[in-house]
Amino acid sequence: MQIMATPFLTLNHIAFHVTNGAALLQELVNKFQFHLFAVRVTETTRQFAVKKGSAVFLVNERPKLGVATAQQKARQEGRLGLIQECTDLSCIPFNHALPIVCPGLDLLYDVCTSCSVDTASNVSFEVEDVDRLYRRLHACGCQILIPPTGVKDDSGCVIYCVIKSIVGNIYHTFIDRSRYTGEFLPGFQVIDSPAMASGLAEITHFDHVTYACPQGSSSQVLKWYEKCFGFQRFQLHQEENAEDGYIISGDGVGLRLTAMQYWTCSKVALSLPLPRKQSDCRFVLAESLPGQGRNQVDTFLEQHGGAGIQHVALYTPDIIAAVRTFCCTGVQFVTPPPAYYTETGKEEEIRAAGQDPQLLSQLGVLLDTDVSMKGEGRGCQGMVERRHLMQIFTKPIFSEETFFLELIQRQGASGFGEGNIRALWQAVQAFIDQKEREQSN
Ligand SMILES: O=C(O)Cc1cc(O)ccc1O
Ligand SMILES: [Fe+2]
Repeated sequence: MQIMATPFLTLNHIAFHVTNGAALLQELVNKFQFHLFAVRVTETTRQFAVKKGSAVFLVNERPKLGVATAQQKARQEGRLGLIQECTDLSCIPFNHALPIVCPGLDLLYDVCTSCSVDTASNVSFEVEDVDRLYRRLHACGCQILIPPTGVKDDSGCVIYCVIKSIVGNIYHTFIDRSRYTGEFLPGFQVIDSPAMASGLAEITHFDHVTYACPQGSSSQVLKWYEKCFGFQRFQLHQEENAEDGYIISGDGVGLRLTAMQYWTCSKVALSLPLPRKQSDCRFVLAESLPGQGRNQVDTFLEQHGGAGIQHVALYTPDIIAAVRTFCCTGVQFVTPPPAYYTETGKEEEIRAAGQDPQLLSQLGVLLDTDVSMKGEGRGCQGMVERRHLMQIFTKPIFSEETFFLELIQRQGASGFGEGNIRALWQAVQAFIDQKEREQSN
């Protein structure tokens, strides 16, 4: 059997499909302080690109029903591809020099999914050779939604293709941008919105993306990503088992986590281990364990209409400053169980990490410690090494109990800690249970 080369991937953006693009845009810009930098508005489609550090979200607005029909009609009449001038830009929350002129009518770099609820559904990568990857994916039996397609504007051209993953409504767009000098992608108008003062709530990159998966599906998903994109298994915790993943159960928690990561050019060229680059984002598969009652993973699957992206973790070098800022801008976070901060040894653990236990508890930020032996077996005396990890989850971003964001700050720890996973699970569960109680009253 021919061994296929691993494609070199870099994360480009994560895309949403929503009914009201302006509402999500406002949330990302006004609350999370993302910077709106590129827009594409046609008669039928609105696409907004926002960024903070290297984390880029693309907000795709689902065409309204009547508009979708107009689009079909335009296609039949051969009008698609005409230049459309767009004047209705009231959705963009800034003053800027427009009008924008957008080629074509259709959504670019993505496909309209059948998913009827708001969703984050596309993880898009930059690749070196879309055509070669396309042939490889085709040979692997992948469902190709858009074969290699070129788009150009004054700053050059890109080639992209879109494929469907085997997980729910998750798609991947692969883009070769090597012949493009513009800020984002052809077809988008780069806009000059006032740069937000990002100082206090710095986000540098996407740390990980977590998929909510049906029970028993994780190993198949992992195999698919290994086979198609050369992803590698990544160990989240020392106690993780190669077969079963990392299982956290008891005290109302019933979760199985498995993680995977992709290869970037530098890792392949120099061979691992290398420090993580800011573009290296990991993927976590979360499934519930059998035999438990209602739980957040199954609630996601129900309300989302199947598997999908449950959350995206944004990396911040200063989680305290970020949470303080985001609380003022109106971001809502789930509340950890109060007992978390009073557990035996927690206060000392927080102090040993150089943090203030009272402040962490006030803000609802969780801190875990990864303890390992350093230098053992190399002729020198073993030394205990403590690495820390701080996390917090937002409440769901849409009206369903589905997608949310996470803030994460790592101080040496590269995986996840059990204490945090339990507390995060319990915090999300308490929020869902409370909401359900309110709705049934
Ligand atoms: O953070 C993660 O990626 C995994 C995760 C998922 C979940 O539903 C609850 C807690 C948790 O840590
Ligand atoms: Fe997470």
